[in-house]
Amino acid sequence: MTNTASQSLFDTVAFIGMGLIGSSMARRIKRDGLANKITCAVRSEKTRDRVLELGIADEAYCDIKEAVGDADLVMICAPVGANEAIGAQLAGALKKGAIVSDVGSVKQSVIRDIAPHLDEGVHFVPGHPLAGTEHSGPDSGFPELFEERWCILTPIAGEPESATQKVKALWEACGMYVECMDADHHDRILGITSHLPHLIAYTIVGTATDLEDALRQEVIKFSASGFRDFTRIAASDPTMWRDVFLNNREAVLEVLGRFQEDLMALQRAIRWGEGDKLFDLFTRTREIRRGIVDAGQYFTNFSAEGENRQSDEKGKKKPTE
Ligand SMILES: NC(=O)c1ccc[n+]([C@@H]2O[C@H](COP(=O)([O-])OP(=O)(O)OC[C@H]3O[C@@H](n4cnc5c(N)ncnc54)[C@H](O)[C@@H]3O)[C@@H](O)[C@H]2O)c1
Ligand SMILES: O=C(O)C(=O)C[C@]1(C(=O)O)C=C[C@@H](O)C=C1
Repeated sequence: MTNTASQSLFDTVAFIGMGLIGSSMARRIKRDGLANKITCAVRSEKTRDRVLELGIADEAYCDIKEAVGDADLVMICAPVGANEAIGAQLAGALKKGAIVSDVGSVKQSVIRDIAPHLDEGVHFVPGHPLAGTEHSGPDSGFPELFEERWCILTPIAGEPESATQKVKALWEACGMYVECMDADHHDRILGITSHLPHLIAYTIVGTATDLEDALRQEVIKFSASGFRDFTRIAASDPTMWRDVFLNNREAVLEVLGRFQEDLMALQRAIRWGEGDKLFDLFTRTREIRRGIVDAGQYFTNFSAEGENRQSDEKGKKKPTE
């Protein structure tokens, strides 16, 4: 989806956290004129100066209350473990009618940590753009990050539909397809599609680096695309991922249990030379990948450095639901 609109959807958007996701969104908003003003709260003077130098915010503060006072939309773009402290800063700081949203990779914990702090008349629309890279910080963002990817919103019962629609319109203007679901459903799905793969990548690369020195050097030297792909994922931000696992504990532990059972079954098949079992599984998984590709879903390829984004399919169309 290529956004051609250059219509302002909000007057002032305030970001809390200007890393990969916050700065990508800010760049997109600036590029396409989706808001009249961008403010942000960052933690250090160094980052504040950098954000202003990059021109991705009109005003930058080290104090959350200062950044959000005039905002029509507040986008929380910090690691989910910071939400409780951020929520406390939002209490009494927002104008009536303001919308608070977020981009956190876990949704039940975000609702738990933010919602109790918000004043009456402030609306909360939790969200999660399913797009990212292994890079972090304000320099790593780019405005095309969200193009043709899914964004999940997990609206809260009792909040006005109009608030959800406004946040939806912003993500669509950023190039995303938007779907709404319950927060616990989101956390279970992402536990499988995103959190487990990251845990596996961290484990594999950890296992390889625990090898004795000589072997480790050779693993690094001769790593071909399979291992290299895992190292990209395993280079993802440690704070962000620590917080994801601690805040989606139940869903991750459940899927991890199933994964361990399946891994044991494979281990057994290898030990007993049960080639048919291995062949059948690998055939099934290949079909799944092909089915997704045929349905027009997207896989985003990154270079070894994770910088070049391109779809490995031609003739893009909207993913089927
Ligand atoms: N990286 C991804 O692939 C990805 C994709 C989708 C969603 N997310 C989610 O987006 C959020 C941000 O991730 P990111 O990749 O942009 O991370 P990042 O590390 O690039 O940026 C996070 C920013 O938050 C700031 N921050 C940290 N603690 C803070 C606090 N207590 N108060 C204010 N600011 C604070 C950091 O200084 C940094 O600027 C996370 O919740 C993550 O789960 C990440
Ligand atoms: O491509 C990557 O680097 C990502 O890991 C992006 C990814 C994912 O798992 O797909 C990571 C975490 C997010 O919450 C959403 C997207």
